[in-house]
Amino acid sequence: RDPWGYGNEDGPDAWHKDYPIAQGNRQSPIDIIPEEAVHDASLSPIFLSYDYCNSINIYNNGHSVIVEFDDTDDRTVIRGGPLDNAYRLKQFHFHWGGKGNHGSEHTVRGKTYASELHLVHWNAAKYKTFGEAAAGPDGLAVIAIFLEKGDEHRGLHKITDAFYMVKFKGSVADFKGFNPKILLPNSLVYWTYPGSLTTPPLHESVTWIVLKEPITVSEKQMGRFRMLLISGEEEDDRTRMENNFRPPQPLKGRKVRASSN
Ligand SMILES: COc1ccc(CNS(=O)(=O)c2ccc(S(N)(=O)=O)s2)cc1
Ligand SMILES: [Zn+2]
Repeated sequence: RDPWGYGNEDGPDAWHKDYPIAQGNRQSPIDIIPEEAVHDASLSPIFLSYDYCNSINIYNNGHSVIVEFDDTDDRTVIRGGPLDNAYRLKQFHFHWGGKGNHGSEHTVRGKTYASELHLVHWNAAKYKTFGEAAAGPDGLAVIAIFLEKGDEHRGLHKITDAFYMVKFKGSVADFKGFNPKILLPNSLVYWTYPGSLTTPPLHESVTWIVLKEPITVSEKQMGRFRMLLISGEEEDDRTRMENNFRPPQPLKGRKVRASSN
């Protein structure tokens, strides 16, 4: 398969050539219009059981920077909300822009944020492996958290301080003991809708849970994201990793539901 990316030739508008599902009926991200979201009182709060959470490593796959977790048991799960059972945390990663306040994938009435954090969970109660879950209609649940430009976020420091170890595509480093609970905003009020992975293979397997309240990130911290490269160490070019976001996709009649707490 042709390598995909976010450039002019290999970017989101070209992905459908290798991944026809890109033009499917439940693609992500979307523009969320709060007034049109259906307020569903039956939507329970989401519960994050992240207490025994332990990160393993941090790596640069040339598209984003990813922190991976041990998902061999149910120690780190989310449940409740739109989910029928517990989903295990597999990894989290980010999408961000260049200068300014664009860079998020989901938008709210057209408003973009400087970055968006995705906490990727899979339905281990129903699927044997992550790969199988990623291809199933109810296989994944991703919590999206907006990062708004503002004061620096103390919880993010540990992550941005580790970026020098994974500057190049394909680099990986130990990153143990990080608990993403410290990246959560005060409120877990959310929007939820059925969607897809926002990068190839674009599987339509994601129940999206988008938190309404953003966390803040400073310009200095965003600068650390933009020192990451999409190029490998052995390559001559040094291309910065930035603007790694897919634009909003057609809603195609989907309902976005809003939680009350
Ligand atoms: C079976 O082969 C596979 C299965 C799954 C993947 C994608 N990898 S992944 O699931 O971590 C994600 C990609 C994009 C994500 S986003 N931005 O929507 O949160 S999550 C690759 C190969
Ligand atoms: Zn993502």
